[in-house]
Amino acid sequence: MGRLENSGRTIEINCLRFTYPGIDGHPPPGSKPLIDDFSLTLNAGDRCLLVGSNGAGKTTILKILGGKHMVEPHMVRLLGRSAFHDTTLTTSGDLCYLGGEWRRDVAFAGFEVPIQMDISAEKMIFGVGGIDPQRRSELIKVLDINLSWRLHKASDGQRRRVQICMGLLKPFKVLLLDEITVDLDVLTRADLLKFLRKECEERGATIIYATHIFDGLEEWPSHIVYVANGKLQLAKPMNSVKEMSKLSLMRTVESWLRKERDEERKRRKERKARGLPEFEEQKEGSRVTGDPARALNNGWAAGRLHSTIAGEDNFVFSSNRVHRQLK
Ligand SMILES: Nc1ncnc2c1ncn2[C@@H]1O[C@H](COP(=O)(O)OP(=O)(O)OP(=O)(O)O)[C@@H](O)[C@H]1O
Repeated sequence: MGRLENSGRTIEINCLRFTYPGIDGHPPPGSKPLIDDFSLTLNAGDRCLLVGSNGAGKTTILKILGGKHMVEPHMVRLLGRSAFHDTTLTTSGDLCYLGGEWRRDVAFAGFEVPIQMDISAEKMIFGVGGIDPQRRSELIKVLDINLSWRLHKASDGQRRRVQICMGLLKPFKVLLLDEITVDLDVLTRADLLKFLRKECEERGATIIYATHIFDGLEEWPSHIVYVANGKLQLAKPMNSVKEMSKLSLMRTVESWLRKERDEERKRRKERKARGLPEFEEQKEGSRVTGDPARALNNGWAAGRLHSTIAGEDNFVFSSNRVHRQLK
């Protein structure tokens, strides 16, 4: 497989701004964008690690890049095209998004198929037409798939391996990975990362990989991007990150997140001392963990409560209202 003809920019994010729609399908008036002023350019061959705390916006960014949320066409260009508007990006296999929903569905070429039925791994994998047999064999080997696995009986990790195999059958140009390796054993994860690295080095593919697991990743990324509260904090080649910090990758990211959390705690304390609600005005979709009664007392849910509230849980706040209880 040759390198991509266009060995230049593959992902261009220009001043991206995004707000999740409220229950009426529109961003609540006056709401702060969840993702704001986010710009990033990646080139063919780049392997970019996307890091940030829970709720920072990583999945949202990957879904926007994967064409799952609409933004203005100039804000996100993949291979020079708009990910949301140009559906051929996904159907051709040039753009591949592997995310969390994959536990339940196989997303292939833009279609999502439930995988609860009694079907063999072989039927799933060989059922996809127009695939290079050599690539298919390599993937089956890399992911150590037993073709006789019945998917409804397979373990989470086995099912995940089949799903990843399906997603990678077509030689993608841009791959978006949202924490898909959690179920994989160490050996499979290591072999998959090696395969993905080869895809970038030999074919000039571009990968963005959002993860909280840094085992075995020390030498994998070419770039690292750190996002906090929907804003870009840092985007650097891995070499520069190594020059900046003598710590391991995990310790480096841990130090960034610790600093972020300490600053946020300080801000909350100051707000409380000034008699303001402990949590800052909630951006549409911000996640708050804790006792909703406390949030209510702090003035958060002044409006109508849409969710059944019970004990400690996560809630999505829309301006001053709790509008959705997260599972
Ligand atoms: N469909 C939705 N509607 C409204 N808000 C949402 C929706 N999905 C996510 N959010 C909110 O957007 C924010 C960013 O979520 P996102 O899933 O992008 O974060 P993340 O960095 O991927 O987090 P994690 O590391 O926990 O996976 C969170 O505050 C979340 O509550």
